[in-house]
Amino acid sequence: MLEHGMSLGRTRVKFCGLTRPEDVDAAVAAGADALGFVLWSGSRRAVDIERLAMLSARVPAFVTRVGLFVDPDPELVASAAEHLDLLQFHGEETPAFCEAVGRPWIKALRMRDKLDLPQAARDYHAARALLLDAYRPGVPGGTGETFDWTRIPASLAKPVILAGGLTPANAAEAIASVRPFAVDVSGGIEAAPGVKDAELMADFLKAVRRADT
Ligand SMILES: O=C(O)c1ccccc1N[C@@H]1O[C@H](COP(=O)(O)O)[C@@H](O)[C@H]1O
Repeated sequence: MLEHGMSLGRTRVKFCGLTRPEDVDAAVAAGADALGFVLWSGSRRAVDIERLAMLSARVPAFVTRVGLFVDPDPELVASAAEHLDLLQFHGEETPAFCEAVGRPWIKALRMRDKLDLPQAARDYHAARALLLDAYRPGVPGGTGETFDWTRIPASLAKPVILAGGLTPANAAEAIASVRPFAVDVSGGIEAAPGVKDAELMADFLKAVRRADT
């Protein structure tokens, strides 16, 4: 099984918080590997099931459709799941909750001071990857803030998706420092919350490709 620290072909890229069909098209055209849709109503990037269905239908084969949830009602997950390939749990969901859903999932962990990453990797052993995000009390994610990347161990029992405050300007440095399996960005490719900027998306992908070569 792939672990953090193994040699990787290239850094995968997830763009998150898409709400508009033109942004989905631009993200796919730019070369994103995965697109994220926020199904948490507290977000300024939230989409409902109807909008998710419309956006998801535009995504071609081999681009992963990811649904982002924060401590969701299982009924919401069940109704969204038919439009998704992967679930991203971004709240305080337990391993038992994530596993009970019965679909491929990743777990977001906010890098609070006392977080024990090797232990979390053991606890969430059934996750397809761990997504590491900045910690701001009272905010579940999407803060636009970075964290201290040196806190990520060189090897970990799960693939790492690096998130939190990434932009076209710092993506290459982040990749050189962490060598993650993937990077995830939302605010750093936006003109406004939920409104992506095609040029920033293309610039972000270029920065990642540069870092990989
Ligand atoms: O984007 C949101 O509104 C959001 C809300 C609740 C949890 C997570 C959220 N976004 C995710 O947070 C990280 C980092 O985002 P950013 O690049 O710092 O803006 C990323 O996974 C977003 O998808």
